[in-house]
Amino acid sequence: MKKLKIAFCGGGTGGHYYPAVAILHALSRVREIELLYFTVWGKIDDRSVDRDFPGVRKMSLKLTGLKRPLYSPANASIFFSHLRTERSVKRQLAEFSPDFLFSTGGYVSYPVVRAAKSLEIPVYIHEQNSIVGIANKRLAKYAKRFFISFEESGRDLELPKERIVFSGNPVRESKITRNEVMKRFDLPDNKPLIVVLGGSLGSELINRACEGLYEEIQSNDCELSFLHSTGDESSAISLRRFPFVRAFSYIEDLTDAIACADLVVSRGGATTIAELQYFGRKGIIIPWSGAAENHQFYNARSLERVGLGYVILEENLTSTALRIAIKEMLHRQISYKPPRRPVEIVLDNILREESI
Ligand SMILES: CC(=O)N[C@H]1[C@@H](OP(=O)(O)OP(=O)(O)OC[C@H]2O[C@@H](n3ccc(=O)[nH]c3=O)[C@H](O)[C@@H]2O)O[C@H](CO)[C@@H](O)[C@@H]1O
Repeated sequence: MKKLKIAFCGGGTGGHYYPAVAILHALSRVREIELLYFTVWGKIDDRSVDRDFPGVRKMSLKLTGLKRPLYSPANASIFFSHLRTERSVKRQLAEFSPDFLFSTGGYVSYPVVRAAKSLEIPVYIHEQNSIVGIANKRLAKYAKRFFISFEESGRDLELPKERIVFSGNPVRESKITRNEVMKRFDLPDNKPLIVVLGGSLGSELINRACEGLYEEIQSNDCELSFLHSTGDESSAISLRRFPFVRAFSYIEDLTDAIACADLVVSRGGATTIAELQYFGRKGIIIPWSGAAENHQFYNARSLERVGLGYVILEENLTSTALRIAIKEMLHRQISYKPPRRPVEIVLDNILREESI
């Protein structure tokens, strides 16, 4: 079978990068691939892509996202830097000549998708959130297929129906068992495991509320174990004083722990929500109110609708609110059927469409 040459972009945060990782891992299990990845300089995709895909050809782009409100004067220079970037991306793409470009969004996607389109390279786009982001909305017209993670997101797009595919959000597979996870983090395997995170960047608000909760819990007879990703080293060091908490500034392959957690406490980032749905795990979600068009709130509500979610708004987040939610969620019985594998839907569509 022919070796595939593919270009990818999508990053700046884990929420954009990890769906790309899930698709690429699945694709490389069935086909030999040669990969060109456009990363955001210094961000998670830029730091991780060499480790995740040895031999990748990486092009780091020095970019910033547009400021809100969009008419802010600072956006003029950002706009021109995107145009300059688009020219250099075009040279790279022309030389590499991929079979297709896949974008999982974030501001890096704007110059990359436009450059690909101008070279008539087939473009595929994936949107993780329930509300389609501004870059993806503008780029949608260039996409041969536009994959969405929530059925209702199709309403935001002015595209013929056949170009919109409801796939769900591709999730990285978990590679180890619960016992191995408990061993890896030196946690007792006879207590419920609660995983705490604040998206890929951490959340000070969640860290503070959890610290209050940990203080209230009697450390000696605590019947729970917590694995906490804080987003910064000093919070992690401070939380390590609690014997029932394992705290780290960042945890690679967190899906291994999410897949076997009894409960997850998190922001409403689309990719964490997708991981909870995929593995059928319950979550207490505190949506970040600063997210564009409040999309984290709508992501969180979708988890609540299938019975897996308990939403606490930022203004109501206290250690007491958390304690009540944890008690309720640990006891909640749910019958839930995980969705069909999103990654397969994405790959089936592309491979069929490109006949490759
Ligand atoms: C601040 C910001 O721009 N947030 C956006 C970003 O979310 P952000 O990247 O913050 O959060 P998401 O929940 O979407 O994704 C986080 C990902 O990081 C992983 N993880 C996290 C912590 C850790 O220690 N290890 C680890 O592997 C999680 O398992 C998950 O795969 O992209 C999402 C998807 O477009 C959006 O919904 C969010 O609004």
